[in-house]
Amino acid sequence: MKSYEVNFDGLVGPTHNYGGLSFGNVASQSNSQQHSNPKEAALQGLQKMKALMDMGFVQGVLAPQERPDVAALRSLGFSGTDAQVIQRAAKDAMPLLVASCSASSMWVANAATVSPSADTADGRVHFTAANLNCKYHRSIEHPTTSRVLGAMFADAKHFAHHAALPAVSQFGDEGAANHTRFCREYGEAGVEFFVFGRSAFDPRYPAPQKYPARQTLEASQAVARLHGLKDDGVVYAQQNPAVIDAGVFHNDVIAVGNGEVLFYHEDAFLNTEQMLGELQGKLGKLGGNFQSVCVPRALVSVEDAVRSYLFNSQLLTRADGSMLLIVPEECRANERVWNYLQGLTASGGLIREVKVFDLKQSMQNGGGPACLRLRVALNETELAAVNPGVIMTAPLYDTLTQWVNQHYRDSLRESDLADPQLLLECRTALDELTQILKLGSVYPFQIN
Ligand SMILES: N=C(N)NCCC[C@H](NC(=O)CCC(=O)O)C(=O)O
Repeated sequence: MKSYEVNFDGLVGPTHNYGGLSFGNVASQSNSQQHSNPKEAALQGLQKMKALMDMGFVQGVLAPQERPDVAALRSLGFSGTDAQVIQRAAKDAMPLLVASCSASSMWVANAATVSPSADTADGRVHFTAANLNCKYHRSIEHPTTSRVLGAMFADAKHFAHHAALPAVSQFGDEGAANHTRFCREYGEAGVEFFVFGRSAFDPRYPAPQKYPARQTLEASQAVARLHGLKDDGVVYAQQNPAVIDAGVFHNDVIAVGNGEVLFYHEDAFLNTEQMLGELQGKLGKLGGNFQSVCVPRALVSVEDAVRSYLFNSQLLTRADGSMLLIVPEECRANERVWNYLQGLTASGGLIREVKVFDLKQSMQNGGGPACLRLRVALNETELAAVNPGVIMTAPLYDTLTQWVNQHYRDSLRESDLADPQLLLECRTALDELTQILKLGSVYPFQIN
């Protein structure tokens, strides 16, 4: 049976702003308080989705969340009408209002971890929503994420959904940003590669000193258990704590994998040789031929990797089996990275082509091409069971572009977040969106 890797991209929400909310994420910290352009951000994301669809890839779309999250503010003690809740938060606790307004759900690589049916004990596709426990503004995403994923992948015969792990840092889980899967064909059993930043319960593992390690080993192990993965089909590896301290807050900022290939930076992992051997051995047992492409620090430093987001690229398999790398403009702007990429595609290896996208609005908050997508490997039957409303088509692209142009502002500053009108605009837009994407009622304002 035919199988596909479907990329579901996060649609940027109407409150996209630069809140400086993510300690350890260099771009978020350095662009704090800049004015944002939500309309441009959403259109840049849609253009990437359309381009991938036009190249022949199956592309999906994942809806944004209701922001400001008035219910979250209420749970922190702000009361009154919705407008009063927002105004009281603005007056007494602006950072909490900013956090409750973040459009961070756009980075859907952090929405969930997904295991395809070929890997799981019950033969269903498994999803575990990520608790995103490390940052308050992200920790409030998972209840709506679960409802949206449930509306997209509703058929219990094919899809199994798990609630987020316990909401404590010991089970800090950032979803697919720290998870890659290696396989021969998307529909065949593969090796799931979980990368963690620290262990919560075993002090023998080192940890970063400056910035938080968001993903724990114990969270990754829990997800693998929930999904019913076999030991033979799982490899765990630790991120190099030094690169976390250099701004690599998720593994997808320093490595990306697809098919049988891992593309990674020399400094990305601890115990790299042992890890590569294990990947080779386990994929080999499944009949696969694991290959790795290491980018040496002498050619691209960790700092250049963090600045350009070279590894936050999408590595995609084309119809002829060769691979294509989708990178952000920032890679072209960095001479060393761009030279490296020219050499890579000219070398006659598997990665033959590089395509560049302007995702500046998202990049300024630390979100590149790979952050914006959640990969779901599906066979033909499973793809047919996905809610068709969320699969990108030319008419859907046109409708969503019009929808963005109609509802989104082209400038947003921190002071605008206190405007209760923004909440109404967001709800009006999202109510229409759930009809466009045929999601039913998924937002707090629709179900309470
Ligand atoms: N690498 C992946 N997969 N995802 C990128 C997530 C970026 C996100 N930025 C933010 O949440 C910044 C929000 C702000 O500062 O306004 C984060 O740090 O969690």
